[in-house]
Amino acid sequence: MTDRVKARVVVAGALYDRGRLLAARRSAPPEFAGRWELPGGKLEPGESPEEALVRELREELGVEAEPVERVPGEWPLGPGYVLQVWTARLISGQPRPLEDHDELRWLAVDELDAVDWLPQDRPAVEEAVRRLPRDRPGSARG
Ligand SMILES: Nc1nc2c([nH]c(=O)n2[C@H]2C[C@H](O)[C@@H](COP(=O)(O)OP(=O)(O)OP(=O)(O)O)O2)c(=O)[nH]1
Repeated sequence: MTDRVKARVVVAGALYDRGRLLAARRSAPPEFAGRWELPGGKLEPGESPEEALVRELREELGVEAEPVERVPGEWPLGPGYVLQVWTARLISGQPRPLEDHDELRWLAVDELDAVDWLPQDRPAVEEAVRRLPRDRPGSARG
């Protein structure tokens, strides 16, 4: 195995709050616009995936979040890229679609099919949801 052929990583967050998962609708590029994904983005040089995730969630959503657990697996995207997912806990702020997205939705586990996910995200979302804490809505504050 050689690093020269290693795919570059796109890191995405399964951000949860009170048993719900945050889904984000892409506004660009045209081939992805209108489809839903887990917020995140590409690693910058020298960044760990966790650092990239914290930065992307801050830039895209205006929130502070903490990576909790790597979701096992890796999902191929376009040529040369793979998607890795971390569950992430919201620490502060209310997510807003500041960059790359035009709508956000908090989905309960039984609402996951309500949005049109990017196809490559579906298996990642399924795997991530198994790892979310099963708080009941209203069982935690803040
Ligand atoms: N963020 C994110 N990107 C995904 C997901 N699924 C998926 O196929 N992608 C694709 C879309 C993009 O081609 C690529 C991520 O690029 P991005 O545009 O979000 O990354 P970025 O914020 O670092 O932006 P840039 O440097 O390209 O401007 O991965 C996903 O769940 N989250």
